[in-house]
Amino acid sequence: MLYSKTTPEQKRLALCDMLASGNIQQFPGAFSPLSARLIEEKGFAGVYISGAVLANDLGLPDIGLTTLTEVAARAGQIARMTDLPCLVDADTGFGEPMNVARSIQELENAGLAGCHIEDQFNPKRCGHLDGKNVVDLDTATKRIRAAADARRDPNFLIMARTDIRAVDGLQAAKDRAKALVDAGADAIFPEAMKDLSEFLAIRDAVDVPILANMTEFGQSALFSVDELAGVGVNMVIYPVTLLRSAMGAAEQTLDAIIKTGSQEAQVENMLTRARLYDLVDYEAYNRFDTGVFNFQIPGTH
Ligand SMILES: C[C@](O)(C(=O)O)[C@H](CC(=O)O)C(=O)O
Ligand SMILES: [Mg+2]
Repeated sequence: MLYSKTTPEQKRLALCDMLASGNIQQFPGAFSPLSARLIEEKGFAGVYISGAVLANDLGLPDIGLTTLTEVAARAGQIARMTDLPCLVDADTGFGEPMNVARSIQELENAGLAGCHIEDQFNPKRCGHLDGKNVVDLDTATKRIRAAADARRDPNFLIMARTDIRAVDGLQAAKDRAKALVDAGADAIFPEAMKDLSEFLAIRDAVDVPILANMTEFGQSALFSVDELAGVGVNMVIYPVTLLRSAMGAAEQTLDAIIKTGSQEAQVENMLTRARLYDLVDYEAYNRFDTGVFNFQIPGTH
């Protein structure tokens, strides 16, 4: 009932433990607090909160238009509804190193378990599109150092994302990943890897956990969790997958209503009323109410 009783500190510790376990962890992207509940119910290890989803859900492209306030608020709404650790996409950290420092503290306050900060120029782009660019090494490492120094909970995960592969090649990605770890990154997100051997190359370059981004319609093929585990990936995200699925289903339903004049044929694909009530824990609220109001005064009935 209401919000998760697992504290942010406990969630951060859980994230550290799962990354240290050596087993690959799957983090689907939640597009809402309710979808985070579904992710948790299915038994996933954690929840990813995508910058692309956050922006797209507001009807905006993912080009750095969303603000720290918007991201922290939405990510906080999602994080408080699940016992799972949530990793949020903090884009370029929302400004200069000092802004990055503040971003980290705001994300800690919002109950996140960790975030990733990328080395793209502003305005940023989706990491799987052409035309993106990266900042120089000095700027990239300053962002990460500022982030690592700003956190108050040492278990808040600072993940450094590098987009340099698509700009300067794999060797540059390896070099940058090492430098970002030296600057204080707890984990590395090598963006837009072309194949499994590239993940392996990053794996060999650093000895912190690495993340694979299995976004659809991007630069990487959609490798299975076992394939990724086989090259030493520690965490895999499916950032936009649920939003794409939900919007795909919504489009089909709208088309069906237009075509047939009713949603009837689509009902079998919908979450039932009972399942929806399950996810919001309706029963627990009922019990709570009964406990408060259903009493008898002695001597009466
Ligand atoms: C992971 C990502 O940063 C995101 O915001 O979810 C995006 C995903 C996407 O646009 O498909 C990315 O830049 O890869
Ligand atoms: Mg993003």
